[in-house]
Formats: sequence, C-alpha cells, structure tokens
Amino acid sequence: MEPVPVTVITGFLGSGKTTLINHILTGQHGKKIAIIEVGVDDGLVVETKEEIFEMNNGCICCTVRGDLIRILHKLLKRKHRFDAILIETTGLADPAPVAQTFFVDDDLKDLVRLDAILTVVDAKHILQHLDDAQIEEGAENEAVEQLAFADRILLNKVDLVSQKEKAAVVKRIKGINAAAEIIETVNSRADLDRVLGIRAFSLDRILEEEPDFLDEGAEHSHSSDVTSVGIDADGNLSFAKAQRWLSKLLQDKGADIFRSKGILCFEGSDDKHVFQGVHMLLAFSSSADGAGRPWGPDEKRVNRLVFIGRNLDRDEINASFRSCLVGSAPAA
Ligand SMILES: Nc1nc2c(ncn2[C@@H]2O[C@H](COP(=O)(O)OP(=O)(O)OP(=O)(O)O)[C@@H](O)[C@H]2O)c(=O)[nH]1
Repeated sequence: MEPVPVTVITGFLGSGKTTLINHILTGQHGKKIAIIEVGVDDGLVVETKEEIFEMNNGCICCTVRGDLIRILHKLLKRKHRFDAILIETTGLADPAPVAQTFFVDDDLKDLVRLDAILTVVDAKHILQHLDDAQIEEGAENEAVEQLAFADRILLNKVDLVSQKEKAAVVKRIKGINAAAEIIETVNSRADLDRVLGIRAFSLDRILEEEPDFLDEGAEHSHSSDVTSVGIDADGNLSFAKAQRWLSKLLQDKGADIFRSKGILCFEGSDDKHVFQGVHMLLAFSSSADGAGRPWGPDEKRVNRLVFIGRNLDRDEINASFRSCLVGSAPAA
C-alpha cells in the first residue's frame, strides 16, 4: 500500500498556520485528512468533521518523537484509511524533531512518507523575528530554522505590506533558503495542489543543511526567555473595561507580545467572543457573526486568554485582567 503523505506545517506564532489548516479542511478535495497538533492547543480551530489529536508535553524537541510515533501508529491502525496527515507545530517549534520522526522509527517508514515541510510566514512581522537581537547566545532562532527547513514557503499576509516591503522579505527569505518555492497568500489561501501531495521533502537537502539531522541525541537549546501567560477566569467582563485593558496592554507591550488569543464572556451577551492578536494587530470575532457557537445554557462561562512573548509580568497581567470582571474591585 502507498504510504500516507504527511505535511508538516510550521511558522512563527500568528503567521497563519491554523488559517491554512482551516483552508485545507474546507477545500473541495474529497480527501480524508487527519490533523495532529504538536504543542499547546487553544481550542480555536474551527470545528470540522476531522479529528484533532493534541500533544501537550512541554519541550517539543524532547518529547515529540515518542508522542508522535505513538499517535501516528494509532491513526494508521484505523480501519478507514486517511488520505493525508497534517501536523501543525506551535509557532516556536523547531521542525527538525518532527521531521526526524519519519526517519528514526523503522515501523513508520513504510506506512507514512514526509511529503513536505510547509512554512507559513507573516510578511508583516517576519523581519523583526529574523533580526531578533534578544535571543540568548547559543540558542537557535526558530524563525530562521523554520525557513531553512522549508520545502515550500507560504508568504502570507501580503495584504499588510507594500510591494517594497514584500520584495525585502522575499530577498531575506531567499538568502536563508533559495531552494524553496514561495507562494504569496492572503489568509493562507494557497492553491491546494501546490501545498498537498507535492513530494517536495528531500532528506539530502536537509542533511546538507544539518548534517546531524538523523542523530537523535544532538545538542539543541532554545531561547527560554519566551514565556506564555495564561488566564482562566470565570464570570463576565465589562466590555468597555476589557477593551481598554487589551488595547492598552498591546499598545504598551506589543513589541514583546508575539501572540495573544482568547475567548471572552461579556456581561449581557450570550455570544462567545474570540480575539486574535499578533503583536499590536488585533482581530475580534464572535458567535454573533457565525464564528463558533454561543455559550450553552448549562455551559460554564470562562474567559480563557493566552499571551506569548517576553518580559511578561504574569501577576500584573492577571490582576489587571481580573479588574475588568463585573463586580471586581478596581485595579490598585
Ligand atoms: N491581515 C491578515 N490577517 C491574517 C492573514 N492570515 C491570517 N491572519 C490573521 O492572523 C491571526 C493569526 O492567524 P492563525 O492562523 O491563528 O495563526 P497561527 O500561525 O495558527 O498562530 P499560532 O496559533 O500562534 O501558532 C488571525 O487573526 C488570522 O485571522 C492574512 O493573510 N492577512
């Protein structure tokens, strides 16, 4: 039997990976697709008929292979065969350990094949991440790694940059990876024939790039100063206060906050409100506009937010958020 093609989707936080997955899942291709998410799940993938497998295990490099091998075996044992498997990695993940999985496990080698590593790039913010001067010495810059490993690059969010800015980004990308084809997209809407079943992964090219790629024990280190602050809070928010709080936070700390997202409950509304932030750019949607379902009558209304970045003051962010809840004492 032909091995099932696997596409690994990487890209920095907020670049458009989930948007790409939704685009693929809603496309007219008639394929049965399984999705594996590596990293933190945020519950914000639109609901589909496909199943989503999550892996939530801290340092991805160190745990990914075991988890992934287990999940892939489980998937492949099913009676109904999948036509394709997509693996989405979290924004900061180095794609190497995910790709290695397909070469280190002998049993998997015949059942699946790595079709391509797709890297989604946020045209507006990528240069800032490539030039990140705050990465600790000796640590890898994941934005560079993700480009270097890519077989194909989706240059996404081209609606947010001028022709001149775009040309500068393309030049930088080509300087890191001249081999990968670049597809320009808005909302990750790439022609599916150009991203799935493309047989673009080449082990030889990767070994040229990283000679110890197949060495499972190879040293690696990550910039540990990037952290995430999560908030889980019951109750309803005052719309005006929450809006002021979020705009101020992103205005003051937008350079350091790479990514933010959350589900919010507002006083007087049964709709679920979702926000998605990338640095200072913020987008809102809600079940009132058809995105997701409203809060159910017996469903517990919980605000869930996450901020990923550096120099984040967990206590301060939590306390100031809680002061926006209806009935809370004003922030000190
Ligand atoms: N303007 C603009 N916004 C986009 C585009 N593509 C995606 N977005 C928005 O960017 C935000 C982040 O997109 P996601 O698809 O969630 O990004 P992601 O890479 O999955 O993010 P992580 O979950 O942090 O890894 C969302 O608000 C998207 O609607 C685009 O081409 N242009």
